[in-house]
Amino acid sequence: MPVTKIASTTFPNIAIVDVLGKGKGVIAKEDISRGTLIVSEKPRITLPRHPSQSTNTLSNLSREDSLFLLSFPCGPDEHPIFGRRKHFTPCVGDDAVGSGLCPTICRVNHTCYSPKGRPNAAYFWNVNSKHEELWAIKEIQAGQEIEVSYMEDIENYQNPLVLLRQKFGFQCSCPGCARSAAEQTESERRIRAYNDFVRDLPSRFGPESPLEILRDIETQVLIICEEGYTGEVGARAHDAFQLCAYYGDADSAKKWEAICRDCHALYHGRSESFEKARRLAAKPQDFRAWGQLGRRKLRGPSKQVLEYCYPETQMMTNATPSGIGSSSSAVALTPQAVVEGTPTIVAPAAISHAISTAGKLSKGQKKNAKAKAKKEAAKLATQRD
Ligand SMILES: C[S@@+](CC[C@H](N)C(=O)[O-])C[C@H]1O[C@@H](n2cnc3c(N)ncnc32)[C@H](O)[C@@H]1O
Repeated sequence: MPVTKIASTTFPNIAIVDVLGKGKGVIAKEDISRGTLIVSEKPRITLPRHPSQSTNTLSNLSREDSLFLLSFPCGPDEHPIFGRRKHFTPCVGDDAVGSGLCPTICRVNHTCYSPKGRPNAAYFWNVNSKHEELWAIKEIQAGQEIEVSYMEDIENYQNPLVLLRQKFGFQCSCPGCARSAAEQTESERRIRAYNDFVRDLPSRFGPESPLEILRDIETQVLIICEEGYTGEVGARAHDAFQLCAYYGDADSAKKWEAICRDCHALYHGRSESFEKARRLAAKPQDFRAWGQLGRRKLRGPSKQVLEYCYPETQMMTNATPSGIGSSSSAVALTPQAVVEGTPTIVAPAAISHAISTAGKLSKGQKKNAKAKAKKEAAKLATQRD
């Protein structure tokens, strides 16, 4: 990634730089662990949700705000002000604010979800603090560009090149878009099948064998992770939790919901959804339809799914999740052992490593490793508070 000029930002571990072919972009100045909150900032300009009101806001910007807006790219055929509306990030889940233009986060460039080019960060609008947040969803190495997907919604999987040109006015050249037409068609087929699976899933609860449904959930989780949509894991783990809860299997339900909880932690820290999942993982009997389909022993996530969700860190060990592509495809979550009983959020690389190697240790060593990891995680949680 050829970089030229460096501009200032108030966040010490990143820099805004000129990136060849993309305008400005954001790079890591130091290694950043998965689950790190990289940036939390108030938008400098916010737009109301309603289009006519947002047009009004844009027409009445102060001189400073206009200059700030004009520092973002715009095509020659686009309106110099309204054409730059695309750079505002949507404040998802907020009825009061529609979208915001942030000094640092809005400099982050796009890469598509794909088996080859995956975002290493994700946006999150924190409704409580009214701050836009940028979370590291993968290990990021010093010097690496920080990239998100502008098309988070998995429904937008078709023709990313056309969509990005229409919505954001650029020709995406990420490794995913550079794949052959045959590879892209195969990915589309798999993602379409996944979307169909998700759509039909609720109607299968009850009429079909729950163990078969769990097997299908696992198959689909692995496929969709291979396609780069690692953010889907939490939602599917929650589906599996619900199924186990319908059958009153507390043990399995807990294990599935722990994955869901850890996904929330990875993508947006200790948010409301994280708390909800944490409570359900601790006490699945609180699920609204607990035991409604009878009592049946099902099962928690398979070893393969767990290895995918809790990999050894890429930077420390370069581990490859068993049989499913390269290590860069791994979803990194907080190891279960670390979070059990604590309201903690993310474990740093060292903790993941300590836990993942615990299987090779004696009983006493395992106990010590867990205690140490728990202590470090609690310390982290306090720091974040
Ligand atoms: C939210 S802004 C990101 C910051 C922007 N690069 C800048 O110079 O301020 C989005 C714009 O960045 C550029 N961009 C983002 N991702 C890109 C990519 N993968 N390839 C080329 N241009 C990209 C496009 O001009 C896009 O409309």
